[in-house]
Amino acid sequence: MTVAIDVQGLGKAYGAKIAVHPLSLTIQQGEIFALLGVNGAGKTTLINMLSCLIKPTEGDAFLLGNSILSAKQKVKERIAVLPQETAIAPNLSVRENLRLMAGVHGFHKTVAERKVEEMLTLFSLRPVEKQRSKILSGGWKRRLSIAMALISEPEILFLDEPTLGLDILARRELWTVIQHLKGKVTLILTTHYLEEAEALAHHICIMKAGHIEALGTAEELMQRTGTQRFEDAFVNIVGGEIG
Ligand SMILES: Nc1ncnc2c1ncn2[C@@H]1O[C@H](COP(=O)(O)OP(=O)(O)OP(=O)(O)O)[C@@H](O)[C@H]1O
Repeated sequence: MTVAIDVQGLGKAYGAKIAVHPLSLTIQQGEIFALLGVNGAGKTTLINMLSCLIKPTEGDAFLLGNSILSAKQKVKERIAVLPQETAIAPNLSVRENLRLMAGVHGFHKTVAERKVEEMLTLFSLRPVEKQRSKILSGGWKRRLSIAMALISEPEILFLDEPTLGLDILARRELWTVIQHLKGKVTLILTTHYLEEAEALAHHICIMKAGHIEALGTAEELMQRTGTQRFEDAFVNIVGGEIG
């Protein structure tokens, strides 16, 4: 197995407030890694540091061997971030949005068209390809934004709460999309839905107050806490507070 992300004593403080205490972990290439925790646990801060959006105050992290401090540009070229707010142009169609994104990444017209076709197929977007994006449902929008994030062929993709606000059917459909990416791209996702982490992730990291409280497979975390259900393991680990 090859390491995709190697976090070494990475921490972030805002003055006296420590958002993330120095922590270390490794994430293997091609795995789905879930970050769980109650509100304010430090998940977004950690993701933002790894994706070079904010600067750490301690430590370093290496993404595909590149430091987020000294090789920021190289890191940025190999990752993509799906923010909670999407980057979809509302008046453009699904196809046009994909084409636009391919243009942003500087692909030549023929390559861009091939990529658009690939994404339409991979994400089963053909039924809605001509629709204006603003009239798409939340689930389709989220699916399109993942396709847009993947058009640059990133090796690491960060998904911050990818299914937030979606109904159960749309969420399940998106799970299928995410499952198809297993092994092809390293995926780091934050979520508040425990069943989502359990269903999708190889490894789950549970954070609390800026610390890693537990890290392992869902099975391991249940075994460790002597529980039968992942939800009980989570409650046991974070001490009864659910965010
Ligand atoms: N710019 C900032 N200035 C000061 N404190 C901050 C700043 N950003 C985050 N924090 C604090 O750092 C802590 C971690 O926040 P973070 O957003 O990373 O948590 P989270 O686990 O992503 O929470 P949520 O699930 O609510 O998104 C919180 O206590 C938050 O108030």
